[in-house]
Amino acid sequence: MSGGPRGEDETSAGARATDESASDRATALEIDGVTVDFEGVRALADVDLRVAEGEFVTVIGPSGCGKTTLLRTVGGLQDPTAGTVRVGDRPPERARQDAEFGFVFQRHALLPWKSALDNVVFLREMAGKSPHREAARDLLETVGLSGFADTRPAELSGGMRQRVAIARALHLGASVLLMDEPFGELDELTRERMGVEVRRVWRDQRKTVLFVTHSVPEAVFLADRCVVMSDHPGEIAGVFDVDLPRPRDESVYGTAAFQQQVARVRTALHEGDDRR
Ligand SMILES: Nc1ncnc2c1ncn2[C@@H]1O[C@H](COP(=O)(O)OP(=O)(O)OP(=O)(O)O)[C@@H](O)[C@H]1O
Repeated sequence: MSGGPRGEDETSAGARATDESASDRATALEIDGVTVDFEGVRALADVDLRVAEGEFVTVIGPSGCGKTTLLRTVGGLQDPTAGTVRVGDRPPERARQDAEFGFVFQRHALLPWKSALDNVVFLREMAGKSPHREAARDLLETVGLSGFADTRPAELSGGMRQRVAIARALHLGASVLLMDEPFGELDELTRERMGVEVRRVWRDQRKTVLFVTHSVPEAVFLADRCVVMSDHPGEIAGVFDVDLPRPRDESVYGTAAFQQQVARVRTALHEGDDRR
């Protein structure tokens, strides 16, 4: 990552976020009694969650507990069987049409015939926005790919392709980022650096983020709040405020406060597991 990892900007959005608690802010996402059934499988059962504007919420839970289904339902890609989702004052399908969402899924869907840079600007062009190619180049640098703007996806590693997908979602300028294990293919060091970068961009751009991960340390490091889910059916087992210093950089991983928060979330995950 060129220039090395940077922490969040303490002077601007960082200071605002510490002054203003999430409960004072407008609601960005309202998930109310959402149940999703697939043939014979209840993927989500009566899920309630409110996410404030500019809040970073992580979601963790065992495989198959409905995390992806939750993200898809919020993003208007899956209809709930019961309950409602509101994105600000709109239903999710409408918010999706208005390009309010930046999606980063486990499998990036890059266009193989386009360069990394052209992939980053593509969604903006599709949404009828100006491409802002220089800003796209800056984002490629942010995700550690400054020398790869003209490279096609086939010549990039899986982790590098995923970083292009992250830059593309950030570049769209959407107000809500829905991220489904976006760092899953990255090595641990890159993962931690990307976590710092995503938090920095989030603070600069005041995004609302719903971020699914399998990694407890990642769920804690990134979050304002961490949602722990249990499975069969997928339910919210607990929601934890993450009380860690802001700005947050890699040094947080070594602190006792961080280890305590990780232990709390891990315990909640195991309690959910024991109920099975
Ligand atoms: N399109 C579908 N048709 C039928 N069943 C589905 C469909 N999508 C998901 N499911 C089922 O719903 C449940 C929740 O799946 P989901 O992918 O949301 O879980 P997850 O927590 O994201 O899993 P993982 O961590 O492994 O990615 C699972 O039992 C899954 O098999």
